[in-house]
Amino acid sequence: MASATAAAAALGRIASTPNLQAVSSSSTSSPVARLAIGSRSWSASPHRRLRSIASSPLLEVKSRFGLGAASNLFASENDLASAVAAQVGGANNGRGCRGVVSMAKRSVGDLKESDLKGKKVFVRADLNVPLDENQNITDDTRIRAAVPTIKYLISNGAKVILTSHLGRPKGVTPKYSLKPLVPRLTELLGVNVVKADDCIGAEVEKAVASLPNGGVLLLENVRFYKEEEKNDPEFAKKLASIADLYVNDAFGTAHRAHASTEGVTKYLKPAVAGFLLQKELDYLVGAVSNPKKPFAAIVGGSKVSSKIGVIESLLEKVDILLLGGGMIFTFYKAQGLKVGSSLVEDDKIELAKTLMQKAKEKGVSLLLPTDVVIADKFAADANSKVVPASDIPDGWMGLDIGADSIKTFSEALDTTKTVIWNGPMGVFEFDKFAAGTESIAKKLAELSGKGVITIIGGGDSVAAVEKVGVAEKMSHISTGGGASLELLEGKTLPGVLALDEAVPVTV
Ligand SMILES: Nc1ncnc2c1ncn2[C@@H]1O[C@H](COP(=O)(O)OP(=O)(O)OP(=O)(O)O)[C@@H](O)[C@H]1O
Ligand SMILES: O=C(O)[C@H](O)COP(=O)(O)O
Repeated sequence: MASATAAAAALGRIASTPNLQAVSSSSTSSPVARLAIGSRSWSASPHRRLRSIASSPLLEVKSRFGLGAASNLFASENDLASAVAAQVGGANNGRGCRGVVSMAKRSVGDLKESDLKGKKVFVRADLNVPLDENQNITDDTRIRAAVPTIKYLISNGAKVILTSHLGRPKGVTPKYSLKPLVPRLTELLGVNVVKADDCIGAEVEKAVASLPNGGVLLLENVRFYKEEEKNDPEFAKKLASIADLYVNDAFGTAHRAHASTEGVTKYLKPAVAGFLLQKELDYLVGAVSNPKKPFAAIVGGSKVSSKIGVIESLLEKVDILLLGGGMIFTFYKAQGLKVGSSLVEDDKIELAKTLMQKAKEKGVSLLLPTDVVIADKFAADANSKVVPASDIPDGWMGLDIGADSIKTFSEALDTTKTVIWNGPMGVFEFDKFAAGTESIAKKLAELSGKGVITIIGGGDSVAAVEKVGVAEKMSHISTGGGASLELLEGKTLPGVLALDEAVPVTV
């Protein structure tokens, strides 16, 4: 939770940055960052230069990182810079200022009181938080992360119509109602959040009509309508009909082309990015595309198959790749080692070989754990012991990386300036097999304190970092699971592409 507070504070500062879209007209020989930006977002550009690169999915932008208090982003040409770069000098979160890059999307920070006062703003957030069996929120990170944008809007006199999904309901499902979120939202925002029982229709229209300036209306789970996930244009039109403009701050859902993330942008203008969305892009696209080197990635989790895209994409960028989690056994088997009853994807053995070969060709130092903690069953109370990776007996399964591997990984990480982590090193849900994951979390916290940029890519690694209590030390903790993976794979996110382009400002 402390991490979310820090993030919120940082975002709050971004919110108060007077000119988020200011760009430098200087040129520099700094390294080149590659921002994945789809052609669609460029097609309406007034700049001839931009139109000429519209067909390229990748746009090169020169940038530099971590250069102290006034880290800037410089583009190779002034007109290009005007459209794609953002200087976010106020984004110092107290752990050392980091240079950040924004996709060329218009920001909510561009909208001033004159644009917002009395306006009905449709805000899509990702409030998909975990609830226990008693409907208590067990992790409010995503709610906290949505606060800076909403606060900015209400402090500028807007009427906020807040929308989200929760879970994957099939039709109206009471346990997926957004109602349990109201008290926490009210507390965090400091205004009385009103809840509607639907997300479209007469009742919602009435609630919107009685919303005061600075008021917040939370709509019911937008996925109670199947039309949401189908991106049904009529449904999107209905959602849009109650508002004047659109803010997308739902980074966690930006990889979904749904009615409330993509469809509504066709009917609401301006359609701009919220502060959370921007910050996620700044780190996951900016810092990863143009890292301070040496740059290391730690990839874990259960399966190779779910991380192929990420590993392939990161192999193009990193100097060091550390692998852990259940996927390592497929790599061991590819090397001809015995893996006992460990998790293996036999159909990915050839792929593992290819990835190891590719790492070699690219000069990437790919490190696999040299020892593993094995168990006689997949259970919290299993018998366990540590063995060399080459010596896993039959009937035993590897559930964590061993102490030697932790040491080797830590030493490799000591040489880095940027680290991105996605996926746990072992079955950290069982205490007996949590040491690898927790040691990596602590190591990254220590490195953050020494100025290394540390980015945690969402999902279980975030849970591990929270569990160890070091979340607030990290440079960036993503609120997106699937969305952060897709970004790391170099994919473009439909929820981002659909937003208005940044308005060029030359300084
Ligand atoms: N050696 C192992 N054997 C089996 N399962 C493992 C092993 N190591 C880690 N896991 C499991 O992998 C799971 C996480 O894998 P996953 O691929 O979902 O990672 P993630 O990317 O962090 O999660 P998400 O997809 O939610 O972002 C954890 O539940 C963990 O218990
Ligand atoms: O939790 C998430 O990753 C997001 O809220 C998206 O949810 P989804 O995978 O159900 O679309």
